[in-house]
Amino acid sequence: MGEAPAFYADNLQNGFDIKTIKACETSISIQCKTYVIGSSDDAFVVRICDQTTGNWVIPNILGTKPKPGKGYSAAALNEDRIVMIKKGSSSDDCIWFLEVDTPYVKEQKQILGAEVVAWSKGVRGNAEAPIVISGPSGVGKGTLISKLMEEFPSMFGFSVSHTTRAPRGMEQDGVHYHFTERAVMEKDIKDGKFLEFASVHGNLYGTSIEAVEVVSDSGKRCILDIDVQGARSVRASPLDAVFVFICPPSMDELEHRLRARATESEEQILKRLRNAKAEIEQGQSSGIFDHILYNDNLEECYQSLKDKHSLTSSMTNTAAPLGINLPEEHSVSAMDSKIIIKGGTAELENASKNL
Ligand SMILES: Nc1nc2c(ncn2[C@@H]2O[C@H](COP(=O)(O)OP(=O)(O)O)[C@@H](O)[C@H]2O)c(=O)[nH]1
Ligand SMILES: Nc1ncnc2c1ncn2[C@@H]1O[C@H](COP(=O)(O)OP(=O)(O)O)[C@@H](O)[C@H]1O
Repeated sequence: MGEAPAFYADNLQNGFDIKTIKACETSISIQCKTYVIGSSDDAFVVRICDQTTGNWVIPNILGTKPKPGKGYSAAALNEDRIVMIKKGSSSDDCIWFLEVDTPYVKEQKQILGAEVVAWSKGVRGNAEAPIVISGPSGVGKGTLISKLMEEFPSMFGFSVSHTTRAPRGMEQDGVHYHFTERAVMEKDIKDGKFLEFASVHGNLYGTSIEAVEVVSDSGKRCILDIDVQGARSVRASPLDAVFVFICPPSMDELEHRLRARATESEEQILKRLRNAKAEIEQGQSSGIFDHILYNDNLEECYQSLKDKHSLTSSMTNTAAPLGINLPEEHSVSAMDSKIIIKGGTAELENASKNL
């Protein structure tokens, strides 16, 4: 259980020099490690004490960090993460998780050969539903997905599709696509291994059931980059997903992006542009998509994808409270899968009920 304010850095034992941190800190023990989370002027800092050796480590911190603040409480959840609740913050900034031993963090520890923790932002509502992203070739789907995965590495995982098209220069088998022979893919489709498949721009593309399972088994939210036909199939399947269609600001701009990307032959570019018109029409009028975004300015579209029109709003219960105004005197604890905030004010009781 963590209390806010907890204790000051100067109170820490074990000879670890963290006196430079001015603001208060809170500490949480999970298994044989104590995680000390402190807020300096410009960031949250994390230190780990191994209780068996008494050694302190500064971990690699992945994910987007919460903005620093002084009022916050923390509690251990499921032995693999710490939930942190920030005082007086907006609803999309009040709950954060510091993952300390989740499958993602374990994997990163192995890759980096070092201690790792990862921040992820808490969301309320349907945070598990996969996200289907569709749009014409060159509109920026891949760019937006990369940004999302970069900012929230522990939250989102990409469903790696199969395709019969040839790899582009930088594309890696098993990372961007599973590049495969048509005969093999056709057999696997017959054998029921695919959730959906479609013929797009003259090649076969499909999402295997395994591709989606790999992501959900890792505890992440699955992102699918698939065409409109594929989106229609997923819509008709039992998979509950959020559907986002990305439109270009104009056909001229789409052509410009496709040519500037310089990954396709002239013949392929013309084919993709021809197909784009029908895709945009279907994307806008088929009723398949929950959200239609225009990718004119990349940053604005990315922001919309995250916040306003699609991901967070579809994940957020609109009846949820606007932030949680935690007073200085309160405590947070976790029991089963409930987070309990104790404080005493009516406002706090309401906030706690809504959590
Ligand atoms: N139905 C379906 N479409 C896919 C799948 N993977 C990719 N696509 C779509 O296939 C189209 C072509 O993809 P790609 O060759 O990578 O070119 P890009 O659109 O220019 O990035 C895009 O519309 C993708 O969304 C899949 O697994 N299933
Ligand atoms: N908003 C934007 N403004 C300008 N260029 C963009 C924008 N979004 C993406 N791009 C560029 O357009 C090209 C196509 O984007 P990409 O993500 O590959 O599209 P898709 O995956 O939909 O085929 C890339 O070179 C990318 O850098």
